[in-house]
Amino acid sequence: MNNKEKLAKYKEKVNQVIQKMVYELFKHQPDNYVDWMIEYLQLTRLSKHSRESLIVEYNVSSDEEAFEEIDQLPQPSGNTKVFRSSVSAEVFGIHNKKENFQPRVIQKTEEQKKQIQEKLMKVFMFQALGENEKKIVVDAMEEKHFGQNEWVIKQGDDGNELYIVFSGELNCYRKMNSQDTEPKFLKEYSAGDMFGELALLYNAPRAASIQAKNDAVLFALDRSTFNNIVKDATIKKREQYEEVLSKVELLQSMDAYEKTQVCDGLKEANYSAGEIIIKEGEEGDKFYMVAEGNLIAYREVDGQQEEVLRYKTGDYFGELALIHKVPRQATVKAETDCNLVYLDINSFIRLLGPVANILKRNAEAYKKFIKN
Ligand SMILES: Nc1ncnc2c1ncn2[C@@H]1O[C@@H]2COP(=O)(O)O[C@H]2[C@H]1O
Repeated sequence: MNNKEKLAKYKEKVNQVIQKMVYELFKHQPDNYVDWMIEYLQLTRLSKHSRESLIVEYNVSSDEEAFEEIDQLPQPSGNTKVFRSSVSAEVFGIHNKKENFQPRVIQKTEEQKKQIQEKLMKVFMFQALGENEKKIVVDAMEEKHFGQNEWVIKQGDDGNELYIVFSGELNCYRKMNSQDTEPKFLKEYSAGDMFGELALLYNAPRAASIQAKNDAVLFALDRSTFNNIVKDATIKKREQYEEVLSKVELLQSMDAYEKTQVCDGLKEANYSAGEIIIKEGEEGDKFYMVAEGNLIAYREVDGQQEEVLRYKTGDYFGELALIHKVPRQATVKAETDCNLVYLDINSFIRLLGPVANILKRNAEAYKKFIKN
């Protein structure tokens, strides 16, 4: 490569970085933009997640689209506050420093601790914690009460806590883009649900608003404990499975947030070529997606194995038994070494609600396989 070509290559690379930085700069509109840019460049390693939160915020699906939207963004004014982050410190990780971590301990009765622990174990993020880590999290939780119609979280605000619902119901609303005057209702939360994690995970402003429908009791976990105990593992898991899920066509109608919830609930299983994953006639309690590999489904017909389907990367199987509450309708065997991810039945029901109709419609296609 001659010098001219080298220069062109560098220009191209630098332009990409600068374009992204200018977009972020426009979004955050810091007072001291030089300091902000220095910090941005130092921390571009974190930018995957910053960009992810940006995508959630503007509801666009890729960086390219985000850049196209620059022209359409509202001009800076007071009323854009909802869609702006407050200060660069919040965005670029100053809150994430791990040194000198002193977990807070909020006094509780043994009964309270037990109740928090029970709820905690329903939240995917906390399920893999060791006993000691669980104890730290339970100790750090603070009970908070909200009256009917009271706002727990307001979209656009800074956030320093996530919440687990102990009792009561809450509604989640979100302005999908900056032009919206009215927020859209997204979902209801009840006992055992968790919300408010995004601001802590991605150091972003609150992405939605949450209001108590009736009197609600919540347990709040502070940013520092979250950062030290749960954050890294959660980000790693989301990063690891994001790509796998992007290949599963079934999930493409889910929004970005719903997919992150699926990531949190996934478990991984590896099989060698020839191994059986599910057996015809057995009870089913898992739904599988193929991260990598090829598999064959076959049925026993008059003592002979009859091939019914083949699966490859991005395909899924195991849903029939869960949807129709029938025994496994076929045996599925790994044809090559396989890397699978799966949801257990409870997670399947909880998380795949948004694609239930697609699952059912697709399942119709092989209704002929279902006995009885
Ligand atoms: N579609 C969604 N996009 C963003 N946040 C959502 C969505 N649905 C639920 N939420 C929750 O609403 C919370 C608002 O505060 P956070 O942004 O900290 O975390 C957010 C999520 O826990």
